[in-house]
Amino acid sequence: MPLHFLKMHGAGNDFVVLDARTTQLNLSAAAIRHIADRRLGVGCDQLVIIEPDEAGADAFMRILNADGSESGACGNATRCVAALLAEETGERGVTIRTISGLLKAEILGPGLVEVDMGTPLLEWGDIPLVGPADTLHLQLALGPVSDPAACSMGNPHATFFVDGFAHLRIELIGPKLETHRMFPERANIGFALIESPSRIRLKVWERGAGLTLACGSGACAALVNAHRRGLTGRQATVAMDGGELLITWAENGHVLMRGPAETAFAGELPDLV
Ligand SMILES: N[C@@H](CCC[C@H](N)C(=O)O)C(=O)O
Repeated sequence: MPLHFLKMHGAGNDFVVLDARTTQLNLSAAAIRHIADRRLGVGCDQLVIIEPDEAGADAFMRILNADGSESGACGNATRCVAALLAEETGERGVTIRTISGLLKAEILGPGLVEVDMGTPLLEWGDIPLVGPADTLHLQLALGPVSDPAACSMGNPHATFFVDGFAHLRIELIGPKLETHRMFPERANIGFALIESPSRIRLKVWERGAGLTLACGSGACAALVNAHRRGLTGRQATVAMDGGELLITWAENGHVLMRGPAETAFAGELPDLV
């Protein structure tokens, strides 16, 4: 049976979205990699599967990286799925469960969504790191980058603060940092340039997907880590190659992420399962 899909993106971070609320889907890692392949398949950074949620959220969202691995968080996909679910229910508020927990989203206008990404985890064991460490200053250096800060936004992130991007060969250092022994579950690696206390330029080498045009959880991690270092206030615009997100680390500890959610096209996959 061909499988209906939507191609969506949030600030250029792109997704193949499948609806498995009425039919169960068991995609192998090889099938996920094939769908995500930009030459042989549809092409995407993540494959997102909407599943029923037994515990009362509007839906469960499964997040699968282009390499077939699973993640607990994807900020940009959460906005996309929230926009889809809100269209169905006609409600502004949407709740979505992931393997990392429950997220609340609110539709602010056409194609504009805010998600409460929950509270960042700052302890080494929660990120996780390989052993006890100061998560504000990791003893990690590679080529021109050093001294990142780490946190979990439901998935592991390390943020390096940089002076510019011209001298960075992210395609070379990204995979080495992602798979560094310090990160037993690998990590998403952000490179953040602080332009002002309320503006960050960010590039993210994503775990399981490589260099993407934007990373929502990476933008949240960059703001959290920048604020912990005293480099920004609690709110900043995070500008990435594919677009901008407004990130707020609220006084109650929750991180709010506001940004676009768009549908590019719809299509059908041949039977790959
Ligand atoms: N694109 C995402 C993050 C997707 C998952 C990540 N690559 C991981 O493995 O944790 C976002 O917008 O947050």
